[in-house]
Amino acid sequence: MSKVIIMNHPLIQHKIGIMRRKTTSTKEFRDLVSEVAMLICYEATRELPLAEVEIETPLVKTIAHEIEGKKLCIVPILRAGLHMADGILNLIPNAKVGHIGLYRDEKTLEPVEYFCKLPADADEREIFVVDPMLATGGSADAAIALLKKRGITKIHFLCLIAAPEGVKRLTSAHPDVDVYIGALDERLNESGYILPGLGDAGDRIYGTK
Ligand SMILES: O=P(O)(O)OC[C@H]1O[C@H](OP(=O)(O)OP(=O)(O)O)[C@H](O)[C@@H]1O
Ligand SMILES: O=c1cc[nH]c(=O)[nH]1
Ligand SMILES: [Mg+2]
Repeated sequence: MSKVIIMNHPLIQHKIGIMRRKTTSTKEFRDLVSEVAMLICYEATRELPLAEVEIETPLVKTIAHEIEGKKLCIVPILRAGLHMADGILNLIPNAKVGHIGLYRDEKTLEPVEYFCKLPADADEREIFVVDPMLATGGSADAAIALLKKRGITKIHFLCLIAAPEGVKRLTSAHPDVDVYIGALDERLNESGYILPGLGDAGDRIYGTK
């Protein structure tokens, strides 16, 4: 069974509240995507294994703990996931990055794949798939299915806003994947947009509408 973690944290709620406003500028929106991604990453990395290393402080030798950063990989779903990945890289600069290009067909709402480039050793890494929006769940489901086809088994999914419909689809299709959500919204509208949501995340990040 998937763990579904909804981030009930005042900082996250505050920042997502600003993102939802239609008057928020592209620059401010983009900065907030990256900030909220970092805050969610804090929770999503809680159980990462640590390695012991011997170090010297100015006073004595001691054992410190290090994240095995080389074993991690962030996988943004293009386009909108890119800026979440940038934020997370501030926290885990040694992680590798894979890219999966998917867009939602406007009529069928089904994802269409157009790009996939992963590190050669991705199947040995713990993977953090990131996308701001989990709407029908079609894109996240397809991206994770693609990773599993490549032999990847340790997968987490991080999003800023989710609809209940998407959470249901994702957790049913991939019960082995834990899901971290900034805010769980009410529902989808007839065009597959999340309500109240924040509109089209890609367009708001890149100013394309
Ligand atoms: O859960 P779903 O119903 O699949 O919808 C969510 C997807 O829609 C958005 O991407 P979009 O297709 O707009 O592509 P873009 O990032 O290039 O704008 C979003 O970033 C997700 O990838
Ligand atoms: O509300 C939504 C749904 C899908 N994709 C978005 O960017 N926003
Ligand atoms: Mg979009």
